[in-house]
Amino acid sequence: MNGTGDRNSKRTDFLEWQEYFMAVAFLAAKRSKDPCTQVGACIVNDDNVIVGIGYNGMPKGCDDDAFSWAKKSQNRRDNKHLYVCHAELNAILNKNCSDIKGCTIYVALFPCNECAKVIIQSGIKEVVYMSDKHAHKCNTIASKKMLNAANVKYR
Ligand SMILES: O=c1ccn([C@H]2C[C@H](O)[C@@H](COP(=O)(O)O)O2)c(=O)[nH]1
Ligand SMILES: [Zn+2]
Repeated sequence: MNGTGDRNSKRTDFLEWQEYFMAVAFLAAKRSKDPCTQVGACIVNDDNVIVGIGYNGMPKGCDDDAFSWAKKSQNRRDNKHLYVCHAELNAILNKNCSDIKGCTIYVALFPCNECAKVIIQSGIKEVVYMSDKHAHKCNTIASKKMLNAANVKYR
């Protein structure tokens, strides 16, 4: 609706682009099987076209019923962090165009250092994030150090 009930004029309560892309990232996160942290990512080009979507999950062929989702298992080889592909990596690998240089990535959670490397190498120029709850951790500090050096903006 347009907020006034007037059906002859444009709706005014539509989603703005940024809200829309972040909502797509959050929708993608709902596909994640991770019991603790679900992350989604949405890559957008200069024409406001979505060119890649991803969420955190086990690599292809790695049965997500067979691989452990534990964070602190007795057996350290069962730690999910050894196996899970991060949302940003999947979104970049899932791109539906040849080149994502200059694109923006919308993410639910500030990208870790490993994702920052892939973001930088892919040519993405901006990161829009919702949560920075791990800001104090070394991997987030390293991530920001690399993004700053590579002139990738984040907000
Ligand atoms: O940049 C990131 C960082 C983390 N993830 C994923 C990887 C894991 O599935 C979870 C983190 O698990 P915790 O239970 O919070 O340790 O989030 C990601 O996709 N992108
Ligand atoms: Zn990551």
